[in-house]
Amino acid sequence: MFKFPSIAFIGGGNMANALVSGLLNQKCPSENLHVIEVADTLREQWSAKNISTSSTPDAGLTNKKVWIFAVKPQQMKEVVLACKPWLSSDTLVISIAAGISIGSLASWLGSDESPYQNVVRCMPNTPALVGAGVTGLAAPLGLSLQDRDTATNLLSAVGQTVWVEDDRAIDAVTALSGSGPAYVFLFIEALIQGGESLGLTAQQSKELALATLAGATKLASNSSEPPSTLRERVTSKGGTTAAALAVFQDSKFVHIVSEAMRAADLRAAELSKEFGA
Ligand SMILES: NC(=O)C1=CN([C@@H]2O[C@H](COP(=O)(O)OP(=O)(O)OC[C@H]3O[C@@H](n4cnc5c(N)ncnc54)[C@H](OP(=O)(O)O)[C@@H]3O)[C@@H](O)[C@H]2O)C=CC1
Ligand SMILES: O=C(O)[C@@H]1CCC=N1
Repeated sequence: MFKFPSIAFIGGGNMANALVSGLLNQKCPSENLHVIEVADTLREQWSAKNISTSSTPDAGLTNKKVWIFAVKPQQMKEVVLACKPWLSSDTLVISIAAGISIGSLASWLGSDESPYQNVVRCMPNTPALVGAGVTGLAAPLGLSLQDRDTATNLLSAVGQTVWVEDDRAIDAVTALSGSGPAYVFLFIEALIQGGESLGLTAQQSKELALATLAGATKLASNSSEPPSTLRERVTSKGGTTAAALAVFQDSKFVHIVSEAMRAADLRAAELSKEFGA
């Protein structure tokens, strides 16, 4: 069985909250966890959950085997450099920051000549809060198998994990599953509004919309057939679905989704340039 290491979270906001909830659900002892967070109100919330917390890194944290950086990309360099004195040469560093490359992390934690190797860059998503997240992970070639397994086990506490080759692939993961929940929520909002405009109540619309998404997702997951076949099966000739899909097609729905993802991917690359090494 996986033995949970001692972990320091740097940044105790939304995503740290999701990850810690998942770890606790998987029976990670709360004594193994520590959260460094600047905001007083958030630190109070962590204390209320029996998680030790502090506002800055200090010598008391040198025994933490894994450090998970969960601050905004804009804050990463400063925060990583502030934590560096307290890391050991074998500390596993995991970053969830959008756009911050493995190369940046490795050179901040080591040097340009001797980049730090025990780094995992990953991209979880907010359904982690309910144990239904998915996380893409990437690492330098020098990462040990043991550290790779540790990262997989930790992120598995909040959902599925998918290893990808490199930074560019993590930017693509960010554009798909990292930001993806927001696209889905927007679609849910649109379905609810559409239902209301056709005379359903808000409650009826919400129930129908959520059950439709959950049902269609389950069907697509359990089916050996591609989503396109499942779509065709809903679409009776000359029927209601065909009428609706024609509107989607006229409005270039697939193109819009693809362009939106391209914008997210591009933004990740910009963040890398703006806030990376
Ligand atoms: N939200 C999402 O869906 C996802 C986010 N991410 C990534 O996760 C990271 C965190 O995102 P999220 O949790 O949403 O952000 P939040 O803003 O909710 O959390 C970050 C927290 O870190 C605090 N902080 C800032 N500086 C420090 C510091 N020096 N030491 C300790 N704490 C500090 C922030 O305080 P303050 O606000 O006062 O600065 C804030 O409370 C980002 O890099 C994002 O790209 C990854 C996947 C999904
Ligand atoms: O919007 C963002 O930048 C972060 C990364 C993925 C989801 N939220």
